[in-house]
Amino acid sequence: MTRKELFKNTLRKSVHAWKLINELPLSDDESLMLRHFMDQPGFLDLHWRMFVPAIKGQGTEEQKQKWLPLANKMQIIGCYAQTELGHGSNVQGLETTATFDPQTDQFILHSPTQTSSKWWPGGLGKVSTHAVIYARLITDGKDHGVHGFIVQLRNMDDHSPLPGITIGDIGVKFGNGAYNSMDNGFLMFDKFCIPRDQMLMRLSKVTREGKYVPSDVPRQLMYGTMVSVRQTIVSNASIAMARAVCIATRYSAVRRQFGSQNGGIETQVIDYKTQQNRLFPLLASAYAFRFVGEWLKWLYTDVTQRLEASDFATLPEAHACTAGLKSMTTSATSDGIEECRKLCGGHGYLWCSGLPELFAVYVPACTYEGDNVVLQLQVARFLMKTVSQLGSGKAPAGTTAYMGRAKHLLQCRSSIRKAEDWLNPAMVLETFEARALRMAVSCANNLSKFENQEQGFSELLADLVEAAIAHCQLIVVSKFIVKLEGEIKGKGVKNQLKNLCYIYALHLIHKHLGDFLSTNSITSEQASLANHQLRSLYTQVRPNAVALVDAFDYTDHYLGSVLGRYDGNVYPKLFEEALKDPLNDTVVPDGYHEYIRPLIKQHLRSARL
Ligand SMILES: CCCCCCCCCCCCCCCCCC(=O)SCCNC(=O)CCNC(=O)[C@H](O)C(C)(C)COP(=O)(O)OP(=O)(O)OC[C@H]1O[C@@H](n2cnc3c(N)ncnc32)[C@H](O)[C@@H]1OP(=O)(O)O
Ligand SMILES: Cc1cc2nc3c(=O)[nH]c(=O)nc-3n(C[C@H](O)[C@H](O)[C@H](O)COP(=O)(O)OP(=O)(O)OC[C@H]3O[C@@H](n4cnc5c(N)ncnc54)[C@H](O)[C@@H]3O)c2cc1C
Repeated sequence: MTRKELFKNTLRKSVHAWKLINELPLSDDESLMLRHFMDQPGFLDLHWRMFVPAIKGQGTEEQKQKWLPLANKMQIIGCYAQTELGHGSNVQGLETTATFDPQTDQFILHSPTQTSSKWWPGGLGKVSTHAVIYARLITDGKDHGVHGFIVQLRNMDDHSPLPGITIGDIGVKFGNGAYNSMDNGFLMFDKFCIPRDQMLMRLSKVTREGKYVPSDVPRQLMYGTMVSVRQTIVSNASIAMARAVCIATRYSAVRRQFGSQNGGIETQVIDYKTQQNRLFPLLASAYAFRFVGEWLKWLYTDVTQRLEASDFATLPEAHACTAGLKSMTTSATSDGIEECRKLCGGHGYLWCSGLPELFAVYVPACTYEGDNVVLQLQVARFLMKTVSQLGSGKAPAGTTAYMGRAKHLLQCRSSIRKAEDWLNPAMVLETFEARALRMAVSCANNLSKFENQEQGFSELLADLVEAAIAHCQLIVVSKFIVKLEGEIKGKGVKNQLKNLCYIYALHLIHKHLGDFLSTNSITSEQASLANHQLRSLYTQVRPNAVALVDAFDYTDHYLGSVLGRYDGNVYPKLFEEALKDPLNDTVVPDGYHEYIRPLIKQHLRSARL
């Protein structure tokens, strides 16, 4: 499809999905499922995941009563317009202004510079009638920082932009189809007025007289919509990783290369230890991200309930966990999808493998909802704060509770003696805790050598990110172990999940061996025992690998991959796909007479000379 056709077809699908949701009707969870099967980014994502939650989280009761019924029936379509051409990561650096005019009781929205143009919001370019806009609030000449506003963008009769608004699509993005179904847009305001009651005023307010009443709750609650979406992105990472792994595992069982004895059958590539060493940790990650996603959903629900009761104690941890896990799981999944493409050899590069499009549509997850490095630095700040409070009498809780055992974890030596010890959950956990804590404490020690803490933080950014990643990996490993301790139906299933859990943990040790050795969390002998155990786990997973991906229950239609077909009938279907290509409509291609023939003729002429 051309971009226009793709965009229009996504509109068709979205509206059809919305119709089904209402007619059947579907629950919230079922609607989410439908979104996965629709399998294309579109305006519904931003309307439901960001516009509606922003009003719910930041609007007053009156604002909710006015806007939510319209949004819930999709009589208005909204998007989330925060990022600008000049600033995305630095939300406090946004430039759009919302200046209160006491004469008219309105805010005047203005884009003072080119870099202040909104740039990127999905659904903004062509579809949305409304947006939650983030702009600097100015009253009486004073800048109160960034706040949210509900703004109508387009005429409800003919969809034209309202006077004072310039709006459009930002252009083609990475990949052929992929994210191009979405109208990520730009927007400029030229002194555009909105009534005062369209500032989202649950947190802070502007009175009729123009007095600014600051929030008596943490201002970061304004970032609540991002926290909520980051949480869902972790579960989505598992879905995308599982999809790529399903394709690569099934194909690795079909594909044979080398190893024929006396003219016999060749070796299935899944039997090569190198293939297993690349593939099985990704299979384990798909399961691990699913479990940590379930736990994160619980954490998010818990913090939401606490916030409703004005208990803000767990907000910093919820922010650190959603930011860090969003970052870690999306980076691992993007890399994992690309690895699966390579695991499928040359055929993985074909569009019909399903992997190129999956990669193209998935990879912006490393950037949207917070650049992954910027988010890990938020985790690092949280860790440095926690380390600095050790010994102050305030016991670390939740995911940093292990830091409360700092004295032990800083000096303990791993008691792994033989390869099987690596199947002991307590020993594995302690190894990850020791590594994470030692990396965090080392950063804190290095930071303390700087007179200026901010300067020290800038200097140590790379180390801080590594420490944050170590902490996030510990969370994933620990939640996998907790899952295994709970009820899992079927002994066989539990054993398989155990194998995957240890593969997940031991491959991280293998991958980040430098961290584990340099922090003395393990010795080089223990590292080689881990490798030995890993090889043995691969052997145990091998006979069940295909069943473990079948368990994701993805249909062939959803996978969209010739290589990942359930029936394994890959080669005939590759031919079928190839023959469908428009280039194969004719035997002699268009352009032959114009370019190829004259070239060949010229060659023949010079040969004759
Ligand atoms: C196979 C395919 C699968 C199909 C899947 C199908 C479904 C897919 C659906 C997906 C839908 C999603 C689509 C998403 C589209 C993208 C939307 C966007 O990008 S929208 C745009 C997204 N844009 C971004 O993400 C922008 C990223 N940037 C930011 O979030 C901020 O600028 C910042 C956090 C980096 C800094 O903020 P700043 O204000 O400078 O703050 P300071 O650093 O000075 O820290 C001060 C204090 O605040 C604290 N704190 C901070 N944040 C939070 C929080 N959230 N909460 C609580 N606390 C927080 C912090 O800890 C510190 O505490 P303390 O030390 O004082 O105790
Ligand atoms: C597909 C897609 C959809 C999007 N949808 C929306 C949407 O609906 N609404 C919306 O408002 N926005 C949206 N965005 C914008 C997105 O949220 C931002 O692009 C994202 O937050 C990153 O910000 P940035 O582009 O400013 O990156 P930058 O901050 O410019 O990042 C560039 C580089 O600088 C590095 N960097 C930046 N700051 C630091 C630092 N402090 N320390 C160390 N390194 C740093 C980053 O790691 C990165 O390598 C979307 C983006 C994409 C790609």
